[in-house]
Amino acid sequence: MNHLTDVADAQEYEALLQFLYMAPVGLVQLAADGTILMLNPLSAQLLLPLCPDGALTNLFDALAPVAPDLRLLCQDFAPPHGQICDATRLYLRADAAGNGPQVLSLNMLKLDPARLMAVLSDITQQDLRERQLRKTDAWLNAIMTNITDYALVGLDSRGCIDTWNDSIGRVTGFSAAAVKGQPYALFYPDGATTPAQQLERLRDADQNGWTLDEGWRRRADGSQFWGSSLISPLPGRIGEGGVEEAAYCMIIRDISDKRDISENLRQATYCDHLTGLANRRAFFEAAELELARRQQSRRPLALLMVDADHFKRINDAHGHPAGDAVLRQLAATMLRICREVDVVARIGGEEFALLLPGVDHDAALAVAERLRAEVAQPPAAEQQAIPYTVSIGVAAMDDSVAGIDALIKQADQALYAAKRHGRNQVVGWRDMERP
Ligand SMILES: Nc1nc2c(ncn2[C@@H]2O[C@H](COP(=O)(O)OP(=O)(O)OP(=O)(O)O)[C@@H](O)[C@H]2O)c(=O)[nH]1
Repeated sequence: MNHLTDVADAQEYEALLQFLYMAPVGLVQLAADGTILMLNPLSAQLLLPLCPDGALTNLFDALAPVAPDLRLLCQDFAPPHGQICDATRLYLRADAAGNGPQVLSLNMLKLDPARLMAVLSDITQQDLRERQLRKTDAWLNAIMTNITDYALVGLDSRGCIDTWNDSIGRVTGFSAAAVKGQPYALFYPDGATTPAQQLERLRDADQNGWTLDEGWRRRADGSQFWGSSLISPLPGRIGEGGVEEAAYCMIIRDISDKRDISENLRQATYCDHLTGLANRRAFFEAAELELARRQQSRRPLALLMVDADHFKRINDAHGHPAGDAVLRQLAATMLRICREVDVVARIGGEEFALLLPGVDHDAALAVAERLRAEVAQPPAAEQQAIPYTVSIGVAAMDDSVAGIDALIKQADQALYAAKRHGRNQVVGWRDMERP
């Protein structure tokens, strides 16, 4: 019987040794005075930097340089057993090359009045990450409290503002109560962006890691500044019902200065000098961008080609400068009728193109008709000396249209039909008679 008990004890002891050997933490069993009774290989490895001569007989002595109070702490621990300390950090001296463990976590347990157990783990990397995070936090805090031209905005998965900080107040003048829960379009002038575009930008940020746009931004008092808005996704977080929700960080920057410098260059590259509208190049770049967006969202897109009627006669009758004034006035009328998101461009002498995102063929016909009517019979405030009319061709993007050139061709055909049928009218490519 005794023999059997001995065998069981031996097996249990063997299992304990196995466990000590395999344990992913350093385990040291010691007497109440610190004498080491048993330790596993990992603890020997972790404690090595503290015992350059390799002598490891007393844990309190070994840890004295980094935990001078440990001996006292253990001696003063009155209960017969229990936890003496939990996750105490021990900062070891790293060797010159910075190799080996540099930060240990120590848990000290009292097993009984005569025996203690130390549990050691190498938390060098964790400590490093925590210090980096604290540093980043300090940087961010410094940035957020000192910058005057950046607003840092937290957005939820729908693009609504869910955090407010001082920088938002400083840059935009909005209070927390005014912004929380509002779509981020709050910072854009009325009509400068649509809900569909806002969602598209979030998807863009999801796919590409970030998305950036420049344009007019709005302050709480209604004044505007030229700003850039960068949106980038934040790591997922758990929302209601345990569902992972997307969230975004938006950085609005007041770049009025930068705009002043680059505006001349931009004007020269993208603006039509006579009317101030987008030029041909700007139109094609914007159109390609809109087509790429449409590929993702399948939202409608319409094009109006607008041409002044018998414009040569105006030039001939009133002179070239008067003709120029008519073109400028036509540009102003188009801008008045269009939304901020529309692209209004002069793509030829007296030929203009209007790209209307989110607008289908029927709605585009209505916009075109309104423009035609306002040119033919301007409101009293817009009356001008030389009466004139325009013809307009309308086309809308669908899956049968190969690209922007094909769309322009359709709108052009509709425009020529309008000219053929007597001018001062609107023709939609979808409705026109084709051979
Ligand atoms: N004043 C002015 N005229 C321009 C400008 N660019 C082109 N034109 C004139 O626009 C006129 C266009 O004439 P046409 O292409 O024959 O067309 P139209 O007289 O408008 O006749 P329809 O388009 O058939 O109704 C020409 O006389 C050009 O000189 C410009 O920047 N300023």
